[in-house]
Amino acid sequence: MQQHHRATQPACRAAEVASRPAESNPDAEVFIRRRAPEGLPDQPCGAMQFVVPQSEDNKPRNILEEIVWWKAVEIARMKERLPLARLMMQLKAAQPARDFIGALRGAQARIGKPGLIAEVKKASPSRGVIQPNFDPVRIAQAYEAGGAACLSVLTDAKYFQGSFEYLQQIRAAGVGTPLLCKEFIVEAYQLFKARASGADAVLLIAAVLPNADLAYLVKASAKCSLQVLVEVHSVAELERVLKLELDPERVMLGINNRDLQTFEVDLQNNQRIMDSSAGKEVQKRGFLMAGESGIFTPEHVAFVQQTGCGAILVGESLVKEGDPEQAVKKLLSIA
Ligand SMILES: O=C(O)c1ccccc1NCC(=O)[C@H](O)[C@H](O)COP(=O)(O)O
Repeated sequence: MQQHHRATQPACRAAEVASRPAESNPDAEVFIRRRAPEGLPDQPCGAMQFVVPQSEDNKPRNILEEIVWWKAVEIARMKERLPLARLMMQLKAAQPARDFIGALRGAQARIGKPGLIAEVKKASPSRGVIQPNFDPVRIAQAYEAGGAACLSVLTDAKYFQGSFEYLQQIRAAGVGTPLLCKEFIVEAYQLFKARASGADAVLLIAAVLPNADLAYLVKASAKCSLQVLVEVHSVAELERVLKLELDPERVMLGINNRDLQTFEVDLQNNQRIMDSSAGKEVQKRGFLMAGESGIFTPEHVAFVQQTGCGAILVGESLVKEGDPEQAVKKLLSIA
């Protein structure tokens, strides 16, 4: 049976604006559409499953859209397993959050190099499986022993083979460095899940979230004691984010040098953004800036540092090494 279907979820105006194709919508703040405009192709109905025919426009245009569209399904399933009321009880019982931004600033002051956020990452859409012998706790302990100031833990299951349980396991094993929940956050439920699992900070991606949503999620993060890393990939995104009243004590900014739509990595992007007037404004306002993705060598670290970044976020080059502790020391040139 064929059936026409429209998205039934109510959407705030910002999300509606964002879901229209950017080329016909000059107001759009983000190019990424948050949901399939005509709804999902698979419509479950009891034991049966109906497949709704799709127009080209109803398919994800890139991996970031694909990931974000899948989040709607994933979050709905999470809520079935753990309703919000129960999650809020877990949240109340969570250990106090640690100072993620403070730890990075402290490390930068101590070692004279950008504070390192080392990423616990098994796989990625661009690289496939990066570390087949993946033990999140062992890797986290090694990163900490090597001198990482903070850790980033991928929690996305489908595209990165991550898990919220890794946050819990790393915390339970006594790792002391603050933890970033590396997730594609589109709803407050995910923030609560991150905090209840032991995260101290969350990632919010400007390419996915228009300013109204960013403002709301930053506020909701503060309510549950989470600090925030707002990630941009372009000068335009940074200019937009700067229109928000963000507190540099609770929010840091990151420049992702990987284009999440094409996977292309370009460290020059870091320089371009930091050299722009928005980049200079960010530094004037006292935000801690992180350079992210494609950092493999001490020379890359030095390059990102001279652009004005006080932190770096590094995954692949550390996690693929058999000895992640040595890999951290080598990257930071610690004897
Ligand atoms: O890494 C990917 O393939 C990817 C694809 C789509 C969305 C996000 C993606 N990565 C997230 C990241 O930005 C990186 O995990 C992080 O910056 C570390 O990058 P790297 O050091 O290059 O592993």
